[in-house]
Amino acid sequence: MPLPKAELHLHIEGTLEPELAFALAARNAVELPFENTEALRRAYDFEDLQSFLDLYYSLMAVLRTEDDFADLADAYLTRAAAQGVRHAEIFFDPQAHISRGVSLGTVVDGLARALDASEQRHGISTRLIMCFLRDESAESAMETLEAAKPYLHRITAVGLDSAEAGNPPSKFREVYEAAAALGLRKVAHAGEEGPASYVREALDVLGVERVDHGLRCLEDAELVARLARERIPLTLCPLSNVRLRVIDTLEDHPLDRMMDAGLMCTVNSDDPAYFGGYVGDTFHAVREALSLDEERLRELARNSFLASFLEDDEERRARLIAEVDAYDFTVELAE
Ligand SMILES: Nc1ncnc2[nH]cnc12
Ligand SMILES: [Zn+2]
Repeated sequence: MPLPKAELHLHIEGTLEPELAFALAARNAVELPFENTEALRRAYDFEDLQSFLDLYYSLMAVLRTEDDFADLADAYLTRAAAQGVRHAEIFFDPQAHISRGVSLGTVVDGLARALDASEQRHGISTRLIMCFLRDESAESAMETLEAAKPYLHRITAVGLDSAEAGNPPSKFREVYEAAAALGLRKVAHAGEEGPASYVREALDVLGVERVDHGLRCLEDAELVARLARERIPLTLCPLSNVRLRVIDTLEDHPLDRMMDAGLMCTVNSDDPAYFGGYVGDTFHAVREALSLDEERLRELARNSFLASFLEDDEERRARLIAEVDAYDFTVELAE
């Protein structure tokens, strides 16, 4: 039995495996610019965040109906359950679908169908986080928030993703104020490719509770001290950082040094279909590359539940943390 964990940084569109992409392409009569799944996999050799985003957005062409989104989410939950995920807070990118003529209702109702069955079917509780594309305008983000009003009962938080450099958090101040006024919680990608000052802006201008990535906070010692003091969770994605060349090799990843500095780190998969592993694979990879001991792994798993939006189910949170505390690593090692 794998170590129980929550996944807090997962783009549902980034779980689109090549086999499912081709199956959905056939179902929807969409032509893909790749001959087969191997040819598509060969394209997963990224230079940087933008080169990944180009492929990520273009493959979304196969996602057209409620069934497509339900199948996508259920495929993710099946894989996640096998890797010990017990709670998942799932990002989606509404603007990337609305701009292709797929309505927000189609996306949310499709995802919700899989998510509503998740606890029963997979033992995974879920939340949905609606992300704004930061390389689109603040007006477009505000229109998206407006369009989401009929679905707010399904959405826990707003997030901010896509091309970071040149698109600072402050661009979305009013949108985040409006989201908070609607009762939504707030997270944002910051400090992945963008500078430490974007992490500060995410905290001070947007008022986020969690920072997605946050890696480049390390360039600002005062910011690191503050993040540690205020126990602001960081949702790190080590395999993503290597694939998008933010970090040279996994052995160079600063996760262990960040934990030493008292930062509240979590480990996540980001876009697992593209980056070579789901969250359990990520735990295994960082354990090997950074020689993390069992206490460190337990801390990462505990943090994932502590940093999650499980406030409306504290009983479940406490139960899951107790499972982490009691986890017997010798069982996993014997598998
Ligand atoms: N790693 C990432 N950074 C920014 N936007 C994303 N959208 C999907 N994955 C992303
Ligand atoms: Zn991300």
